[in-house]
Amino acid sequence: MLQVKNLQKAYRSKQVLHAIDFAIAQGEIVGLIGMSGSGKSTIAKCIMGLDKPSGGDILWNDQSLLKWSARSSWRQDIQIVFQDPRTSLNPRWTVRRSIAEPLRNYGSATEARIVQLLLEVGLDERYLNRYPDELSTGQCQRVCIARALALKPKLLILDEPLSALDVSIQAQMLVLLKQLHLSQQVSYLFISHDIAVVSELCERVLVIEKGTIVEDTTAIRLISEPKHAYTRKLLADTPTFPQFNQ
Ligand SMILES: Nc1ncnc2c1ncn2[C@@H]1O[C@H](COP(=O)(O)OP(=O)(O)OP(=O)(O)O)[C@@H](O)[C@H]1O
Repeated sequence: MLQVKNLQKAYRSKQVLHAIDFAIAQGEIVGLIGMSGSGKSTIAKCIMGLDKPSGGDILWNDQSLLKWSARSSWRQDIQIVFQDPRTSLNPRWTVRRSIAEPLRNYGSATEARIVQLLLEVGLDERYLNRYPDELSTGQCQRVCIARALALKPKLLILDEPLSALDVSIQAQMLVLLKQLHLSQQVSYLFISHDIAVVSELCERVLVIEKGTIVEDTTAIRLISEPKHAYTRKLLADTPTFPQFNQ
C-alpha cells in the first residue's frame, strides 16, 4: 500500500532524513518511535505532501505521491491527526462544521453521516453545536479523529495523538484507536516517543535515530530482544520497562 523508498530530507545544509525505507501493508498498525528531533514528523509531512523530500520516493499503491498528477487520487486515502487537537480545529467552527468540511469537499455532508462519525469516536449529537473551547482536549482529539475518518481513509497517520492528553484519557484513546482499526479497516502509522504506548497498540515498530531507521521489528521482539543500543536506551528511559533500567 505505502512504500517509502530512500526518502531524504535536508533543511538548508542540515540533513534530517537519511535514506528512509519502509512499507505499510493494508490493515497494519506500524509504530514510528524516536526521540525528539529524530525526524518522525518530517516523515509524516513528506508523506502528506506538506513538505518536499530532497530525494527518494513515496509510493501509494505503486504510484508516486511526489508527482502532482497522482495527488488527487490519494488525498482521501491518507489522512493525518496531529498532536494538539486545539490548534488543529478552527476555534470559530462548531463540531458539525469541522466534520462536515471534508465531507463537503469530497462528497455529501449529511447530518446522519456527521452523527455517525461522532458516534464512532464515542461522542454523540449533543456535541454538534459545540465549539472547541466547550470541549475537553480529549473530546477535541475525538473530533479530529472523526474528521480524519470522514473520507474513509485507508491509512491514518497519527502524529503523537495522545501526547496532549492526561494518562487516563490516553488509555481511553488507545481503546478507541484499537476499535476503529477493526471497525474501519484502516491502517495506522502511529508516531510517538512513548515506547510503552507504541508497544501496546502496534504490531510492528520502526525505531528512528537522527534520521535513520535503526530497527524495524515486531512490538513483541522490540521489548523482548531490542537489537540496537538506541532502542535499549529508549526502553531504559521508560518506567514501564524497569528490566532495562540498570
Ligand atoms: N521547517 C523546518 N526548518 C528547519 N528545520 C526543521 C524544520 N522542521 C523540522 N526541522 C528539524 O528537523 C529535525 C527533525 O524534526 P522533526 O519534527 O521531524 O522531529 P520529531 O522526531 O518529530 O521530533 P518531536 O518528537 O519533537 O516532534 C529537527 O532537528 C528539527 O529542528
